[in-house]
Amino acid sequence: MKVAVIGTGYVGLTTAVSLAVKGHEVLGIDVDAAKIEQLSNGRSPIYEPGLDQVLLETLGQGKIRFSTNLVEAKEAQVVFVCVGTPETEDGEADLRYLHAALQDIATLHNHSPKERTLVIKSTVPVGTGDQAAVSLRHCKELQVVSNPEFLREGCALEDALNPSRIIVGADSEEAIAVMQTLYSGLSAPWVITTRANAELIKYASNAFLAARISFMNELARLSAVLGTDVTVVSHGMGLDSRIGSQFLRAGVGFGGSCFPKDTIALLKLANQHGVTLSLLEKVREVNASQPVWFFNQLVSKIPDLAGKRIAVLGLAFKPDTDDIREAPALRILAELQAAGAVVTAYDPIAAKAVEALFPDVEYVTTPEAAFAGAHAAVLVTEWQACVKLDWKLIKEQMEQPLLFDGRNAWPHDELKKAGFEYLGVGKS
Ligand SMILES: NC(=O)c1ccc[n+]([C@@H]2O[C@H](COP(=O)([O-])OP(=O)(O)OC[C@H]3O[C@@H](n4cnc5c(N)ncnc54)[C@H](O)[C@@H]3O)[C@@H](O)[C@H]2O)c1
Ligand SMILES: O=c1ccn([C@@H]2O[C@H](COP(=O)(O)OP(=O)(O)O[C@H]3O[C@H](CO)[C@@H](O)[C@H](O)[C@H]3O)[C@@H](O)[C@H]2O)c(=O)[nH]1
Repeated sequence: MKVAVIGTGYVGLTTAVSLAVKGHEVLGIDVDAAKIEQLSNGRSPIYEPGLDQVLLETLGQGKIRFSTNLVEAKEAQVVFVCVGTPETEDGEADLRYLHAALQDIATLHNHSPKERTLVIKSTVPVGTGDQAAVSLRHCKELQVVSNPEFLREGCALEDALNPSRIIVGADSEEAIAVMQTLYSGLSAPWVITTRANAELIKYASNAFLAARISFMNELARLSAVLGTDVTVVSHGMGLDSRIGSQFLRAGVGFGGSCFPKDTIALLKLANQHGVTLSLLEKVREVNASQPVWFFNQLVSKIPDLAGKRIAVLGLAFKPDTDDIREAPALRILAELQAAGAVVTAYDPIAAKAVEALFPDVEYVTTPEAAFAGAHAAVLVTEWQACVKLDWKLIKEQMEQPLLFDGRNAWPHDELKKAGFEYLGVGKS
């Protein structure tokens, strides 16, 4: 099919490339001309494993191209909207990019009318798809579908090509048939429902996953006091198939461009309808205090951090991404700086973006270099490069062999045997 994708960020670019892999003819659209030029030259503006190679392949096959001008999409049978829906100052979803994209689609459709399906993939509040259908009702032959995305950064391409489920909110058989043709190469369970249900499935999924993490983070705080090991506890819990083992890892809190903004957007949406989601409020509260709780663990061992050299390993909000949106590392760096620590940080990909926010931190190009002369080291993001280390060499290099494992990812037993003092999150 001929497909246009508006917005070539983490979701849009991944969607565009994976549709091209499945044989569709794809046009990626973005308002950012520099991004479009880079993409047209076969370079991905974001770091996402495997994406560069597939982008080059599909460009080479003539399956994908990029432009700043949606008018070039006049042949498109399907137009995806994948623009950002960030948080407004009030915490609601900011729909201004979505509205601009809808306006562009209306213009395109008026100039080049044809049977066309508009697919909203951006995460949007319940009711947005229905409102779009009403505001675009003058565009005859245009169907509006809600098709939320569940990919994770760091494995976006893999997730897009092997989705856990395909959720389609639509109100016509024709639109459902278009989606079935579009995704015919994908094997996943389908849920065909209303647009509103589809929109709520997206927010509810993220909120539920965030709740599991906050639950485990509070349990880790309890474990720290009881002397129990939260990683063993979560393993034991996860073996119950009713619970499952995923998203039970305690850590320094969830970050990224989705859980933080989607949980507040859901709270705001509920409030607007007179409903208080008190559990979700707590989930966010626990998450906001988790990096501070972790930092206080460090302070309990080094009460005066002024002038102390602290190594920070990992800065991105999770491994295998360059994304630092709402990364817990930013909060930890701020606390360390306020306490007067001398910070040396390492991240394989995200250091440059963090440097713009924290220019006084020293950024090094190998993980080992971060440990040199350190009074303590802190693991914030469990990149393989930050976890698989030569601990013998590191012990020799550190001023004091004190480790704070914010992801319970360093080899606890080995480190203790080697003479390190180790403190994890609910694990000591
Ligand atoms: N990042 C994720 O892992 C993820 C996963 C699932 C869903 N989502 C949702 O998908 C949406 C996009 O997220 P993202 O992380 O890809 O955002 P992003 O910020 O990486 O990308 C958005 C892109 O849209 C472009 N854009 C903005 N307005 C435009 C317009 N009018 N016309 C054309 N391009 C325009 C921007 O220049 C940018 O390149 C959000 O609603 C998000 O909540 C994100
Ligand atoms: O057990 C866990 C799992 C995750 N995290 C943290 O939670 C955050 C989010 O991680 P993850 O969900 O893997 O990354 P995202 O790319 O933000 O993906 C989430 O948000 C996307 C955007 O909505 C959805 O599409 C995905 O399904 C959903 O997993 C990160 O800071 C992780 O470190 C934990 O602390 N403990």
